[in-house]
Amino acid sequence: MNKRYGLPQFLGVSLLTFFVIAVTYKLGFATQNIVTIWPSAAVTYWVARKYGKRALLPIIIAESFHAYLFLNILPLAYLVPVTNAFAAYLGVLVERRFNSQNNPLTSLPHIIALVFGGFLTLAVSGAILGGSIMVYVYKIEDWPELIWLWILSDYTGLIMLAPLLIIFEQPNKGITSGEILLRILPILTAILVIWVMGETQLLAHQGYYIVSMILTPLVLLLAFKQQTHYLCINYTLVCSGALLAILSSIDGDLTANLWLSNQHYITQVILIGYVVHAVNLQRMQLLKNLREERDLLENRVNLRTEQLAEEVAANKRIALEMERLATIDSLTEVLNRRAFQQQVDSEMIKAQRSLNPLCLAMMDIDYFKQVNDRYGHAAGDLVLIAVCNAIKQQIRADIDILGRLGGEEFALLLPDTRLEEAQSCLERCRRAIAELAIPFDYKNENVTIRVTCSFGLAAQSATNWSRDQLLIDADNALYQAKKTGRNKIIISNL
Ligand SMILES: Nc1nc2c(ncn2[C@@H]2O[C@H](COP(=O)(O)OP(=O)(O)OP(=O)(O)O)[C@@H](O)[C@H]2O)c(=O)[nH]1
Repeated sequence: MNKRYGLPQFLGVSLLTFFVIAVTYKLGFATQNIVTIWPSAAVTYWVARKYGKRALLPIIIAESFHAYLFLNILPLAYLVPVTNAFAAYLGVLVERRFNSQNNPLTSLPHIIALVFGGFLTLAVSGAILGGSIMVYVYKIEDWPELIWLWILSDYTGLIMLAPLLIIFEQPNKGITSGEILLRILPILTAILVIWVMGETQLLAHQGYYIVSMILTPLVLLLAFKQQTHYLCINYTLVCSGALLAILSSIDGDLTANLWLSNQHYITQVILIGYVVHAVNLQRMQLLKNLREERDLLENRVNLRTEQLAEEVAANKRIALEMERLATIDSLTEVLNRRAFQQQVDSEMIKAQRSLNPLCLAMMDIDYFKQVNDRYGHAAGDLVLIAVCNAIKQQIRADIDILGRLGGEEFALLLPDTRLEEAQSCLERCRRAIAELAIPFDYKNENVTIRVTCSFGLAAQSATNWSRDQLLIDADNALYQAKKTGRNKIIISNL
C-alpha cells in the first residue's frame, strides 16, 4: 500500500480496471450471467492491495464508465461500482490485519490471511452490498441465489487470478526475461480459461474443459521458481480428478451451475498448488536457516579450537620458560646450584651402572673481590659471564655440565672422563680464562680486565660414590689451589 501514486498510477488503475471489466463482460456476454464478472474482482483487489484507498476513485470511475457505455442500468445501480471498490478495500484491510508481507504466497499463514481474510471479505461484502442494491433496483425475487452465485463466482475467481497478479509484480533483482514470461504465462492461461469457459457454455463442448483443467495448473506450476516434482504431481492428480468429476456430471448442455463447479474445481487445484508451494518454500527456508546456523556454529568451534591451540602453545612456552628460569642462573645462563646438583646425582648413578669414569671440578675466580672493588659490580658481572663463556668453549656441549654454585664459585661435571682427560680439559679452561682480555667502559675510559681461576679436581672412585663427598674433595683441592698460589689446578688426594 506504500507504492508511489500519482496521475500515471491513477490513469493506469482506471484504464486497467475498465479494460478487464469490459473484456470479461464481452467474453461472458453470451451467457448474460453474473459468473464471468469475477476477473474484475481479482483486478480490483490487486489494485486496492497495491495502492490502498487512493485506488478507490479510479476503480469507481472505471466501473461506472463501463456501466454507462455498455450497460443500460438504472441510476441507483451505479452505486454497485462504489460497493465493489469499498469491498475490495475492506478485503485488503482484513488481509493486512493478519499479513503485512507483500508476497503472501511464501507461507501458509499468509495464504490463509489472503484467501480466508482478504478474498472472502471481498466476495461476501461485495455480494451482499452490491447484490442488495441490484435486488432492490431490479426487484429480483430469487435474491438468495443471486447473492450466493455472486459470492461463489467472486471468491473462486479471486483465488484463480489475484495471486497471479501478486506474483507478477513481485520485485526481483536481476530477473531474466524467461522469468518474466513465467509470470505472464499463468495470467494468459487464466484469460484463456475465462474464454474457454465462455465458449464451452456456448458450444457445450467438453474438449475445452480438458484444455482448461490441465493447462491451468501446469502453466501455473511454471510460475513458481522453486517448483518440485511433488508439486507437479499434485497439480496433475487433483486436476485429473476434477476433470473426471466434471466430465462424468455433464449431461447435455452446460448450466451456469456446472460452469461454476468447473471454476470451483480449478480453484481447488490452484489453492492446493499455492499451499504446497508455500510449505515447500518454508521448508527450504528452514533448511537454509539450519545450514547457516550449522556453518556459523562450525566456524565458531573452529575459531575457538584455534584459540585454544594457541593458548595451549602459549602455556607450553610459559611452562618451558618457567622451567628454564627455575634451573638456569639468570646472569651467566649456566645451571644453578639445585639443577647442577640434580645433574651430578643422575650422572653419578649412570656412571655407577656403566662403571664409566666421572670427574668433578670446583672453580673460583682469583681475587674477584678486587675486580668488584675497583671497577664496580657491573664489571664483576661482566667477568662472570666472560669466564663462563670461556669455559663453555673448552668443554663438550651437551655432555659436560657447568653450574654456578653461588657468587664467583663454579663447578664443572665431566661425565665419561678419566682424571688425566679432566685435568687437560681444566688446563685448557685455565689458560683460556687467563688469556681473557675483558673490555670495560670504566668512567668513560676503556679498561681491560684480566682474571685467573683456580681449580680443584676430584674423580669418582670405587670408594667415593657420594655427591657431597665428591664436592667436598673437589672443594678441598680448590682450597689447596688457592693456598698455594692460585691460577692452578690441584687434584684431590694427589
Ligand atoms: N659482581 C658480582 N660479584 C659477586 C657476585 N657474587 C659474589 N660476588 C662477589 O665475589 C666476591 C668474592 O670474594 P671472595 O670470596 O672474598 O674472594 P676473592 O676476592 O675472589 O679472592 P679469592 O677467592 O681468595 O681469590 C665478593 O666481593 C662478592 O661480593 C655476583 O653475582 N656479581
